[in-house]
Parts: sequence; structure tokens; C-alpha cells
Amino acid sequence: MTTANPAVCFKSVHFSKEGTHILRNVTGVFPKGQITTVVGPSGAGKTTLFKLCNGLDSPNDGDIFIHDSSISSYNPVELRRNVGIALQKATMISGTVEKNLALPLQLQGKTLSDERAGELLDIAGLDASFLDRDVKDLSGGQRQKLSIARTLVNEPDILLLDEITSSLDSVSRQDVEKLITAINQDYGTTIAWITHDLQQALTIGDYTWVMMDGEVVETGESNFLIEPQSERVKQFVEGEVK
Ligand SMILES: Nc1ncnc2c1ncn2[C@@H]1O[C@H](COP(=O)(O)OP(=O)(O)OP(=O)(O)O)[C@@H](O)[C@H]1O
Repeated sequence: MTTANPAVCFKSVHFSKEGTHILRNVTGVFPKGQITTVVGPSGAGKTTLFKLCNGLDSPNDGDIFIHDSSISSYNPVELRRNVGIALQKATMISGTVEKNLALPLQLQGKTLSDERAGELLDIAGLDASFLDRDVKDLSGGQRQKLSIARTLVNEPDILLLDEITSSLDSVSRQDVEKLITAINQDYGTTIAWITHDLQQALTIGDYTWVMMDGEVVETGESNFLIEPQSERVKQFVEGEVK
């Protein structure tokens, strides 16, 4: 495992909103080509961290480097082409799977070929026959796979996943875990994955961040979760901090 040449590097990042400090002095990396899992109690600032990487918000102080270039040097379209984000509640527009899949390109004035649409569904583990289905008829797991396929339309080399399996049953969860692992291995995509499931953080992650109260408390190869150095992280892992 190497943390040199990271895909994403945070340097002393501060972020506050409406007078509240949400992120304080966040420094750390998402190693290139690895899966980083991000855990921590509710309200720790995990989602906010991802929003900063995707340009949905900007740091008040410090900087974020995406492939060694400051995030401020990317224009929004370029940034979203590099950094894809999938959320727990995938937002869909009413209509077919194909219409939803084509959305990221449509927003750039481009079209998605049927062939490419079929390929993307195939990567996400959905049959091409799903293209004509109405999204309202999809199961939770199928919807999440479509959301991941849609994120892949731009072929991002960094993929941010925010609690994408927390509302799924265990079979669908395992399916999505396999899918993400395959995307990481087949395309070398750097993954950062927020999860509340510590077991998932440990088994899926190569590298892990523990965040609390807007700070990064401990980072390292994921198996540090078995025996954390920090007393606060120990308490969190043992379930004493919710
Ligand atoms: N737009 C906002 N204005 C003010 N406070 C905000 C805003 N967005 C988030 N916060 C606050 O920032 C803190 C961090 O929120 P965030 O959603 O990043 O945490 P989280 O670790 O992802 O939590 P969870 O695990 O519950 O999703 C919370 O206290 C939240 O209330």
C-alpha cells in the first residue's frame, strides 16, 4: 500500500457553514487505485468532505488536490468528469432506465449510444433489457446499480460512494460490494466509500479514515480498526460512541 501520489489529498481543510465549524484541519489522502472507507459517528462531517471533493461546496481554508492539481483549477464539468459521486438515495427522473442513464451526457449536450448504455448496465450487473424499464418499477438494489452505472457514464477515475448499501438487504448489499470491488480492480478506479458498517469498512477497505466532530482522528490500512491506536476510535469501534 502506498499513500504517495494520492488521487485526492486534503491539506489543512477547514469548512464552516452558518457559523458552525463542520470540518477542522482535515489532512489526509485517498490513495490512488485503492478503496478508502470513511467511518465515524453521525454528524462527523463525512458527507461534507465528499461534497468538497465534488465541488458542491468549497473549503474556507486549506486546499484539496485532485491528481496533484488544486481543486480550484478544475472547471465544474471537468471536476465532475474526474470525480463521480453516488448517494444513498439515488435521485432519478421519471421515465426509463435509459433516460436516467443518459442524463449526465445530456447535461453536457451529448448523447449516449444504445451500445454504450448496454455496456454500462452490463458492468453494473443489470441486463440490457432493463433499458426500457420504468425506474419506478426497480427494486432498491437495481436502483442503486443504475445509480452506479450512471456515475460511470463519465468514466470518472475517482468514485465517491455515500452509504450506498445502507438501505439494501444483505444479498443486494453483497452484489453492490462485488460490483464496486470489480470496478476498482478492472479500471483502477480510486474509491472512497462512507459506511456506517464497520465490518464492511474493514473487509472492503484497503485504507480507512475515522472522522469525529469534523476532524480526522485516525487513518491507515483498514485493519487498524481491529486495534486502533486512538482511545476515541477504540470507544467508537466498541460501540460506545454513536
Ligand atoms: N448546509 C448546512 N448548514 C449547516 N450545517 C450543516 C449543513 N450541512 C451539514 N451541516 C452540519 O454539519 C455536520 C456534518 O454533517 P455531515 O452530513 O457532513 O455529517 P456525516 O458525518 O455525513 O453524518 P451522517 O453519518 O449522519 O450522514 C452536521 O452537524 C450537520 O448538521
